[in-house]
Amino acid sequence: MSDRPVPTLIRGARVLGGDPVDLLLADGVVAEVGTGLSADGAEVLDADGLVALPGLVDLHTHLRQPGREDAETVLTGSRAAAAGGFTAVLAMANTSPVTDTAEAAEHVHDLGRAAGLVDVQPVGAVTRGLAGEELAELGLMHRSRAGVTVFSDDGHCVADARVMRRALEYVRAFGGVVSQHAQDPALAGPGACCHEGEVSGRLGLPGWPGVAEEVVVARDVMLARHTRSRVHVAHASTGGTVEVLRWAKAQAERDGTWSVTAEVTPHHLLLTTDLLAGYDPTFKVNPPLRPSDDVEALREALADGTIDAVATDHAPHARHDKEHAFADAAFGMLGLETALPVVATVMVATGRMTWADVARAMSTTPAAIAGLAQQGRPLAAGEPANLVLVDPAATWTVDRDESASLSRNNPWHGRELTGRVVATYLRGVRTHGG
Ligand SMILES: NC(=O)N[C@@H](CC(=O)O)C(=O)O
Ligand SMILES: [Zn+2]
Ligand SMILES: [Zn+2]
Repeated sequence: MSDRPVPTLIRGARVLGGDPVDLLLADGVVAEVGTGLSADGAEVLDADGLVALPGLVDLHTHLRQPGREDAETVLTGSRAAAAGGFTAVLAMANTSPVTDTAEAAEHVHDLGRAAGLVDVQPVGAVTRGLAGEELAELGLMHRSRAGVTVFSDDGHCVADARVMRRALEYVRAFGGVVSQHAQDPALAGPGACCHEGEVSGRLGLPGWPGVAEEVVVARDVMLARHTRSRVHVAHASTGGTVEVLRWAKAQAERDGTWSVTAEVTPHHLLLTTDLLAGYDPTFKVNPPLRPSDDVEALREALADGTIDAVATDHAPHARHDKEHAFADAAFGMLGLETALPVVATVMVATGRMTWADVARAMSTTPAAIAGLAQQGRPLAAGEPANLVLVDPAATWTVDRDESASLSRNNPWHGRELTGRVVATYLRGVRTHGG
Protein backbone atom coordinates (compact mmCIF):
# COMPACT_ATOMS: atom_id res chain seq x y z
CA MET A 1 0.00 0.00 0.00
CA SER A 2 1.58 3.29 -1.05
CA ASP A 3 1.42 6.42 1.06
CA ARG A 4 -0.01 8.36 -1.86
CA PRO A 5 -2.88 6.32 -3.23
CA VAL A 6 -4.48 7.07 -6.59
CA PRO A 7 -7.22 9.66 -6.05
CA THR A 8 -10.71 8.18 -5.90
CA LEU A 9 -13.81 9.91 -7.22
CA ILE A 10 -16.95 8.59 -5.55
CA ARG A 11 -19.93 9.63 -7.66
CA GLY A 12 -23.39 10.26 -6.28
CA ALA A 13 -23.11 9.03 -2.69
CA ARG A 14 -25.78 10.05 -0.20
CA VAL A 15 -23.71 11.45 2.68
CA LEU A 16 -25.54 10.60 5.94
CA GLY A 17 -28.49 9.57 3.77
CA GLY A 18 -28.91 13.05 2.24
CA ASP A 19 -28.92 14.13 -1.41
CA PRO A 20 -26.31 12.58 -3.74
CA VAL A 21 -22.92 14.31 -3.98
CA ASP A 22 -19.51 13.47 -5.41
CA LEU A 23 -16.54 13.01 -3.09
CA LEU A 24 -12.96 13.28 -4.28
CA LEU A 25 -10.47 11.46 -2.06
CA ALA A 26 -6.84 12.45 -2.55
CA ASP A 27 -3.71 12.43 -0.39
CA GLY A 28 -5.58 10.79 2.46
CA VAL A 29 -8.22 13.47 2.80
CA VAL A 30 -11.58 14.40 1.35
CA ALA A 31 -10.23 16.90 -1.20
CA GLU A 32 -13.56 18.07 -2.58
CA VAL A 33 -17.29 17.57 -2.07
CA GLY A 34 -19.72 18.76 -4.73
CA THR A 35 -21.76 17.85 -7.77
CA GLY A 36 -20.36 17.07 -11.23
CA LEU A 37 -16.78 16.74 -9.96
CA SER A 38 -14.11 15.37 -12.27
CA ALA A 39 -10.48 14.49 -11.67
CA ASP A 40 -7.86 13.33 -14.15
CA GLY A 41 -6.46 9.91 -13.39
CA ALA A 42 -8.82 9.27 -10.53
CA GLU A 43 -10.35 5.86 -9.98
CA VAL A 44 -14.10 6.38 -10.34
CA LEU A 45 -16.63 4.56 -8.18
CA ASP A 46 -20.29 4.79 -9.05
CA ALA A 47 -22.07 5.10 -5.68
CA ASP A 48 -25.57 5.55 -7.08
CA GLY A 49 -28.00 4.63 -4.29
CA LEU A 50 -25.25 4.14 -1.70
CA VAL A 51 -25.10 5.91 1.66
CA ALA A 52 -21.75 7.33 2.80
CA LEU A 53 -20.92 7.49 6.50
CA PRO A 54 -17.74 8.41 8.33
CA GLY A 55 -15.69 5.26 9.00
CA LEU A 56 -17.10 3.30 11.92
CA VAL A 57 -15.32 3.22 15.28
CA ASP A 58 -15.69 0.16 17.52
CA LEU A 59 -15.16 0.83 21.22
CA HIS A 60 -15.05 -2.88 22.03
CA THR A 61 -13.20 -5.49 19.95
CA HIS A 62 -11.34 -8.62 21.07
CA LEU A 63 -8.46 -9.22 18.66
CA ARG A 64 -6.90 -12.07 20.73
CA GLN A 65 -3.30 -11.27 19.82
CA PRO A 66 -1.01 -11.84 21.63
CA GLY A 67 -1.84 -15.26 23.02
CA ARG A 68 -4.81 -16.70 21.16
CA GLU A 69 -3.78 -16.44 17.53
CA ASP A 70 -5.78 -19.60 16.87
CA ALA A 71 -8.97 -17.54 17.40
CA GLU A 72 -7.99 -14.19 15.81
CA THR A 73 -4.97 -12.05 15.06
CA VAL A 74 -4.65 -8.31 14.76
CA LEU A 75 -4.46 -8.81 10.98
CA THR A 76 -7.51 -11.09 10.59
CA GLY A 77 -9.52 -9.00 13.05
CA SER A 78 -8.53 -5.86 11.12
CA ARG A 79 -9.75 -7.48 7.89
CA ALA A 80 -13.06 -8.32 9.54
CA ALA A 81 -13.29 -4.77 10.86
CA ALA A 82 -12.66 -3.22 7.42
CA ALA A 83 -15.24 -5.60 5.91
CA GLY A 84 -17.70 -4.29 8.49
CA GLY A 85 -17.06 -0.64 7.59
CA PHE A 86 -14.78 0.16 10.54
CA THR A 87 -11.77 2.44 10.30
CA ALA A 88 -10.80 2.21 13.97
CA VAL A 89 -11.19 -0.39 16.70
CA LEU A 90 -10.37 -0.38 20.40
CA ALA A 91 -8.57 -3.65 21.15
CA MET A 92 -9.56 -5.09 24.51
CA ALA A 93 -6.90 -5.84 27.10
CA ASN A 94 -7.80 -9.46 27.96
CA THR A 95 -5.05 -10.94 25.82
CA SER A 96 -2.26 -13.19 27.00
CA PRO A 97 -0.19 -11.51 28.30
CA VAL A 98 -2.71 -8.88 29.40
CA THR A 99 -2.28 -5.32 28.05
CA ASP A 100 -1.34 -3.91 31.44
CA THR A 101 2.00 -2.25 30.65
CA ALA A 102 3.22 0.43 28.24
CA GLU A 103 5.24 -2.20 26.32
CA ALA A 104 2.24 -4.46 25.90
CA ALA A 105 0.11 -1.55 24.67
CA GLU A 106 2.81 -0.47 22.20
CA HIS A 107 3.06 -4.03 20.91
CA VAL A 108 -0.67 -4.15 20.03
CA HIS A 109 -0.48 -0.65 18.58
CA ASP A 110 2.45 -1.68 16.36
CA LEU A 111 0.72 -4.87 15.19
CA GLY A 112 -2.22 -2.67 14.19
CA ARG A 113 -0.04 -0.27 12.23
CA ALA A 114 1.67 -3.20 10.49
CA ALA A 115 -1.69 -4.64 9.44
CA GLY A 116 -2.65 -1.16 8.22
CA LEU A 117 -6.36 -1.77 7.60
CA VAL A 118 -7.91 0.02 10.57
CA ASP A 119 -6.49 2.16 13.36
CA VAL A 120 -6.00 -0.30 16.21
CA GLN A 121 -6.11 1.57 19.50
CA PRO A 122 -5.19 -0.58 22.52
CA VAL A 123 -7.36 -0.53 25.62
CA GLY A 124 -5.27 -0.79 28.79
CA ALA A 125 -6.17 -3.03 31.71
CA VAL A 126 -7.42 -1.27 34.84
CA THR A 127 -5.68 -3.75 37.15
CA ARG A 128 -2.56 -5.89 36.83
CA GLY A 129 -3.36 -9.18 35.17
CA LEU A 130 -7.09 -8.25 35.29
CA ALA A 131 -6.94 -9.53 38.87
CA GLY A 132 -8.98 -6.64 40.26
CA GLU A 133 -6.47 -5.78 42.99
CA GLU A 134 -3.60 -3.45 42.09
CA LEU A 135 -3.90 -0.73 39.44
CA ALA A 136 -2.00 -1.41 36.21
CA GLU A 137 0.48 1.13 34.77
CA LEU A 138 -2.30 3.51 33.73
CA GLY A 139 -0.16 6.65 33.45
CA LEU A 140 2.70 4.90 31.64
CA MET A 141 0.28 3.35 29.15
CA HIS A 142 -1.23 6.77 28.53
CA ARG A 143 2.15 8.44 28.00
CA SER A 144 3.44 5.60 25.79
CA ARG A 145 3.50 5.65 21.99
CA ALA A 146 0.17 3.83 22.14
CA GLY A 147 -1.45 6.84 23.90
CA VAL A 148 -3.97 4.71 25.82
CA THR A 149 -7.00 6.64 27.08
CA VAL A 150 -9.56 3.85 27.57
CA PHE A 151 -9.01 1.35 30.39
CA SER A 152 -10.98 -1.82 31.01
CA ASP A 153 -10.69 -5.19 32.76
CA ASP A 154 -13.36 -6.40 30.31
CA GLY A 155 -14.20 -10.05 30.77
CA HIS A 156 -13.97 -9.24 34.48
CA CYS A 157 -15.75 -6.63 36.53
CA VAL A 158 -13.70 -4.19 38.60
CA ALA A 159 -15.73 -5.39 41.55
CA ASP A 160 -13.86 -3.71 44.42
CA ALA A 161 -15.30 -0.21 44.89
CA ARG A 162 -12.03 1.06 46.36
CA VAL A 163 -10.08 -0.07 43.29
CA MET A 164 -12.69 1.44 40.95
CA ARG A 165 -12.56 4.72 42.85
CA ARG A 166 -8.75 4.86 42.58
CA ALA A 167 -8.86 4.06 38.85
CA LEU A 168 -11.40 6.83 38.21
CA GLU A 169 -9.29 9.31 40.22
CA TYR A 170 -6.16 8.30 38.34
CA VAL A 171 -7.50 8.57 34.77
CA ARG A 172 -9.14 11.89 35.56
CA ALA A 173 -5.70 13.53 35.57
CA PHE A 174 -5.29 12.93 31.83
CA GLY A 175 -8.89 12.80 30.65
CA GLY A 176 -9.02 9.00 30.46
CA VAL A 177 -12.10 6.83 30.88
CA VAL A 178 -12.78 3.53 32.62
CA SER A 179 -14.93 1.12 30.60
CA GLN A 180 -16.61 -1.23 33.05
CA HIS A 181 -17.81 -4.79 32.45
CA ALA A 182 -20.59 -4.35 35.02
CA GLN A 183 -21.37 -7.63 36.74
CA ASP A 184 -21.34 -8.13 40.49
CA PRO A 185 -19.56 -11.48 40.94
CA ALA A 186 -21.39 -12.09 44.19
CA LEU A 187 -24.70 -12.07 42.30
CA ALA A 188 -23.44 -14.24 39.46
CA GLY A 189 -23.31 -17.66 41.07
CA PRO A 190 -20.71 -20.28 40.19
CA GLY A 191 -21.26 -21.70 36.73
CA ALA A 192 -23.78 -19.03 35.72
CA CYS A 193 -23.99 -19.10 31.95
CA CYS A 194 -27.19 -17.34 30.90
CA HIS A 195 -29.85 -14.87 31.98
CA GLU A 196 -31.62 -15.89 35.20
CA GLY A 197 -35.30 -16.20 34.46
CA GLU A 198 -38.00 -18.39 33.05
CA VAL A 199 -35.85 -19.84 30.23
CA SER A 200 -32.87 -20.71 32.48
CA GLY A 201 -35.28 -22.46 34.85
CA ARG A 202 -36.80 -24.48 32.03
CA LEU A 203 -33.42 -25.44 30.57
CA GLY A 204 -31.88 -26.22 33.93
CA LEU A 205 -28.97 -23.84 33.35
CA PRO A 206 -27.55 -21.72 36.19
CA GLY A 207 -28.31 -18.08 35.43
CA TRP A 208 -27.42 -14.65 36.70
CA PRO A 209 -29.92 -11.83 37.06
CA GLY A 210 -30.04 -8.43 35.36
CA VAL A 211 -29.60 -6.79 38.74
CA ALA A 212 -26.00 -8.09 38.88
CA GLU A 213 -25.28 -5.56 36.12
CA GLU A 214 -27.51 -2.79 37.41
CA VAL A 215 -26.02 -2.58 40.94
CA VAL A 216 -22.54 -2.09 39.52
CA VAL A 217 -23.68 0.54 37.01
CA ALA A 218 -25.45 2.40 39.85
CA ARG A 219 -22.38 2.20 42.07
CA ASP A 220 -20.05 3.31 39.29
CA VAL A 221 -22.02 6.40 38.31
CA MET A 222 -21.93 7.49 41.96
CA LEU A 223 -18.17 6.90 42.04
CA ALA A 224 -17.76 8.87 38.80
CA ARG A 225 -19.74 11.73 40.32
CA HIS A 226 -17.74 11.59 43.53
CA THR A 227 -14.38 11.57 41.71
CA ARG A 228 -15.56 13.95 38.92
CA SER A 229 -14.28 11.45 36.42
CA ARG A 230 -15.50 9.50 33.37
CA VAL A 231 -17.06 6.06 33.43
CA HIS A 232 -18.22 4.15 30.37
CA VAL A 233 -20.65 1.22 30.65
CA ALA A 234 -19.59 -1.61 28.35
CA HIS A 235 -22.28 -3.76 26.71
CA ALA A 236 -25.34 -2.42 28.59
CA SER A 237 -27.91 -5.19 28.50
CA THR A 238 -30.92 -4.51 30.73
CA GLY A 239 -33.83 -2.12 31.07
CA GLY A 240 -32.73 -1.41 34.66
CA THR A 241 -29.32 -0.25 33.41
CA VAL A 242 -31.10 2.11 31.02
CA GLU A 243 -33.09 3.59 33.92
CA VAL A 244 -29.92 4.21 35.93
CA LEU A 245 -28.23 5.75 32.88
CA ARG A 246 -31.15 8.13 32.29
CA TRP A 247 -30.94 9.41 35.83
CA ALA A 248 -27.15 9.58 35.87
CA LYS A 249 -26.85 11.39 32.54
CA ALA A 250 -29.29 14.05 33.67
CA GLN A 251 -27.19 14.59 36.83
CA ALA A 252 -23.90 14.63 34.93
CA GLU A 253 -25.20 17.10 32.39
CA ARG A 254 -26.31 19.47 35.14
CA ASP A 255 -22.99 19.21 37.00
CA GLY A 256 -20.74 19.35 33.94
CA THR A 257 -17.75 17.96 35.88
CA TRP A 258 -18.12 14.23 35.30
CA SER A 259 -19.67 11.96 32.72
CA VAL A 260 -21.20 8.59 32.08
CA THR A 261 -21.43 7.05 28.61
CA ALA A 262 -22.67 3.65 27.51
CA GLU A 263 -22.57 1.24 24.62
CA VAL A 264 -24.91 -1.52 23.47
CA THR A 265 -23.97 -4.46 21.26
CA PRO A 266 -25.83 -5.36 18.05
CA HIS A 267 -26.69 -8.77 19.55
CA HIS A 268 -28.37 -7.26 22.60
CA LEU A 269 -30.47 -5.14 20.20
CA LEU A 270 -31.98 -8.17 18.49
CA LEU A 271 -31.26 -11.59 19.98
CA THR A 272 -33.19 -12.88 23.02
CA THR A 273 -32.94 -15.57 25.69
CA ASP A 274 -35.34 -17.83 23.72
CA LEU A 275 -32.49 -18.71 21.35
CA LEU A 276 -30.98 -20.82 24.12
CA ALA A 277 -33.72 -23.44 23.75
CA GLY A 278 -31.50 -25.56 21.47
CA TYR A 279 -28.49 -25.31 23.85
CA ASP A 280 -26.41 -23.91 20.97
CA PRO A 281 -23.24 -22.40 22.53
CA THR A 282 -23.05 -19.89 19.65
CA PHE A 283 -25.60 -17.92 21.68
CA LYS A 284 -23.61 -18.07 24.90
CA VAL A 285 -22.31 -14.59 25.61
CA ASN A 286 -21.49 -12.31 28.51
CA PRO A 287 -23.58 -10.37 29.40
CA PRO A 288 -26.17 -12.95 28.41
CA LEU A 289 -28.95 -12.53 25.88
CA ARG A 290 -31.93 -11.05 27.72
CA PRO A 291 -35.73 -11.21 27.39
CA SER A 292 -37.52 -9.04 24.82
CA ASP A 293 -38.49 -6.33 27.37
CA ASP A 294 -34.82 -5.58 27.90
CA VAL A 295 -34.18 -5.60 24.14
CA GLU A 296 -36.94 -3.05 23.61
CA ALA A 297 -35.58 -0.81 26.40
CA LEU A 298 -32.13 -0.90 24.78
CA ARG A 299 -33.52 0.05 21.35
CA GLU A 300 -35.39 2.96 22.83
CA ALA A 301 -32.31 4.11 24.77
CA LEU A 302 -30.12 3.96 21.67
CA ALA A 303 -32.65 5.91 19.62
CA ASP A 304 -33.02 8.67 22.25
CA GLY A 305 -29.29 8.92 23.01
CA THR A 306 -29.38 7.52 26.56
CA ILE A 307 -27.07 4.86 25.14
CA ASP A 308 -24.36 6.73 23.27
CA ALA A 309 -22.83 4.11 21.03
CA VAL A 310 -23.09 0.72 19.39
CA ALA A 311 -20.00 -1.42 20.06
CA THR A 312 -19.56 -4.95 18.74
CA ASP A 313 -17.89 -6.87 21.60
CA HIS A 314 -16.53 -9.00 18.72
CA ALA A 315 -15.36 -12.05 20.69
CA PRO A 316 -13.89 -14.74 18.42
CA HIS A 317 -13.33 -18.19 19.86
CA ALA A 318 -11.64 -21.24 18.35
CA ARG A 319 -13.81 -24.29 17.73
CA HIS A 320 -12.16 -26.25 20.55
CA ASP A 321 -13.21 -23.57 23.04
CA LYS A 322 -16.72 -22.98 21.73
CA GLU A 323 -17.98 -26.38 20.59
CA HIS A 324 -18.81 -27.87 23.96
CA ALA A 325 -21.90 -28.51 26.07
CA PHE A 326 -23.54 -25.13 26.71
CA ALA A 327 -22.32 -24.89 30.32
CA ASP A 328 -18.68 -25.53 29.34
CA ALA A 329 -18.36 -23.42 26.16
CA ALA A 330 -16.55 -20.06 26.05
CA PHE A 331 -18.59 -16.84 26.26
CA GLY A 332 -18.67 -14.60 23.19
CA MET A 333 -19.76 -14.11 19.59
CA LEU A 334 -18.47 -12.49 16.39
CA GLY A 335 -19.74 -9.03 15.54
CA LEU A 336 -17.53 -6.84 13.35
CA GLU A 337 -18.85 -7.82 9.92
CA THR A 338 -22.54 -7.74 10.84
CA ALA A 339 -22.77 -4.75 13.22
CA LEU A 340 -23.84 -2.13 10.69
CA PRO A 341 -26.32 -4.43 8.87
CA VAL A 342 -27.90 -5.42 12.20
CA VAL A 343 -28.28 -1.77 13.25
CA ALA A 344 -29.62 -0.93 9.78
CA THR A 345 -32.16 -3.76 10.03
CA VAL A 346 -33.29 -3.13 13.61
CA MET A 347 -33.08 0.66 13.80
CA VAL A 348 -32.99 2.24 10.32
CA ALA A 349 -35.32 0.03 8.27
CA THR A 350 -37.89 0.39 11.06
CA GLY A 351 -37.65 4.20 11.05
CA ARG A 352 -36.27 4.41 14.61
CA MET A 353 -32.95 5.97 13.57
CA THR A 354 -31.73 7.95 10.57
CA TRP A 355 -28.38 7.38 8.88
CA ALA A 356 -27.18 10.54 10.62
CA ASP A 357 -28.09 8.89 13.93
CA VAL A 358 -26.14 5.78 12.90
CA ALA A 359 -23.09 7.94 12.10
CA ARG A 360 -23.38 9.47 15.56
CA ALA A 361 -23.73 6.14 17.40
CA MET A 362 -21.18 4.15 15.41
CA SER A 363 -18.57 6.78 14.48
CA THR A 364 -18.68 10.33 15.89
CA THR A 365 -19.55 9.54 19.50
CA PRO A 366 -17.33 6.46 19.93
CA ALA A 367 -14.43 8.44 18.42
CA ALA A 368 -15.06 11.22 20.93
CA ILE A 369 -15.31 8.79 23.87
CA ALA A 370 -11.99 7.19 22.88
CA GLY A 371 -10.34 10.55 22.10
CA LEU A 372 -9.55 9.61 18.49
CA ALA A 373 -9.23 13.06 16.91
CA GLN A 374 -8.81 11.78 13.33
CA GLN A 375 -11.82 9.49 13.41
CA GLY A 376 -15.54 10.22 13.40
CA ARG A 377 -14.97 13.41 11.42
CA PRO A 378 -17.60 14.87 9.06
CA LEU A 379 -17.25 13.99 5.37
CA ALA A 380 -16.20 17.52 4.39
CA ALA A 381 -13.31 19.02 2.41
CA GLY A 382 -10.02 18.80 4.28
CA GLU A 383 -11.12 16.03 6.64
CA PRO A 384 -9.42 12.60 6.78
CA ALA A 385 -10.87 10.30 4.09
CA ASN A 386 -12.16 7.65 6.50
CA LEU A 387 -15.51 6.44 5.25
CA VAL A 388 -17.82 3.56 4.53
CA LEU A 389 -20.25 3.12 1.64
CA VAL A 390 -23.41 1.19 2.46
CA ASP A 391 -26.11 -0.24 0.23
CA PRO A 392 -29.17 0.46 2.37
CA ALA A 393 -31.51 -1.66 0.24
CA ALA A 394 -29.40 -4.82 -0.15
CA THR A 395 -30.94 -7.82 1.52
CA TRP A 396 -28.56 -10.71 2.15
CA THR A 397 -28.18 -13.85 4.19
CA VAL A 398 -25.25 -14.16 6.57
CA ASP A 399 -22.94 -17.10 5.90
CA ARG A 400 -20.43 -17.80 8.67
CA ASP A 401 -17.96 -19.23 6.17
CA GLU A 402 -17.79 -15.93 4.28
CA SER A 403 -15.86 -14.19 7.00
CA ALA A 404 -12.45 -12.61 7.34
CA SER A 405 -12.35 -13.64 10.98
CA LEU A 406 -10.43 -16.78 11.93
CA SER A 407 -13.36 -17.90 14.07
CA ARG A 408 -16.82 -19.14 13.16
CA ASN A 409 -18.89 -18.40 16.29
CA ASN A 410 -21.31 -16.28 14.30
CA PRO A 411 -24.79 -15.95 15.85
CA TRP A 412 -26.14 -14.32 12.67
CA HIS A 413 -25.43 -17.33 10.41
CA GLY A 414 -28.45 -18.01 8.17
CA ARG A 415 -30.19 -14.78 9.13
CA GLU A 416 -31.41 -12.28 6.55
CA LEU A 417 -30.28 -8.69 7.09
CA THR A 418 -31.04 -5.47 5.20
CA GLY A 419 -28.12 -3.14 4.51
CA ARG A 420 -24.69 -4.16 3.33
CA VAL A 421 -21.21 -2.65 3.52
CA VAL A 422 -19.95 -2.07 -0.05
CA ALA A 423 -16.58 -0.37 0.50
CA THR A 424 -14.41 1.06 3.27
CA TYR A 425 -11.65 3.67 2.98
CA LEU A 426 -8.96 4.46 5.52
CA ARG A 427 -7.19 7.76 4.78
CA GLY A 428 -8.29 7.46 1.16
CA VAL A 429 -7.04 3.89 0.71
CA ARG A 430 -9.64 1.23 0.01
CA THR A 431 -9.48 -1.38 2.76
CA HIS A 432 -12.54 -3.38 1.70
CA GLY A 433 -14.70 -3.90 -1.40
CA GLY A 434 -14.95 -1.58 -4.37
N1 LIG B 1 -18.42 -10.99 25.67
C1 LIG B 1 -18.04 -12.21 25.92
O1 LIG B 1 -18.89 -13.09 26.07
N2 LIG B 1 -16.74 -12.55 26.00
C2 LIG B 1 -15.61 -11.66 25.97
C3 LIG B 1 -15.37 -10.98 27.27
C4 LIG B 1 -16.36 -9.87 27.59
O2 LIG B 1 -16.68 -9.03 26.75
O3 LIG B 1 -16.81 -9.78 28.72
C5 LIG B 1 -14.39 -12.46 25.54
O4 LIG B 1 -13.25 -11.97 25.71
O5 LIG B 1 -14.56 -13.54 24.98
ZN1 LIG C 1 -17.37 -7.76 28.91
ZN1 LIG D 1 -15.75 -7.81 25.62
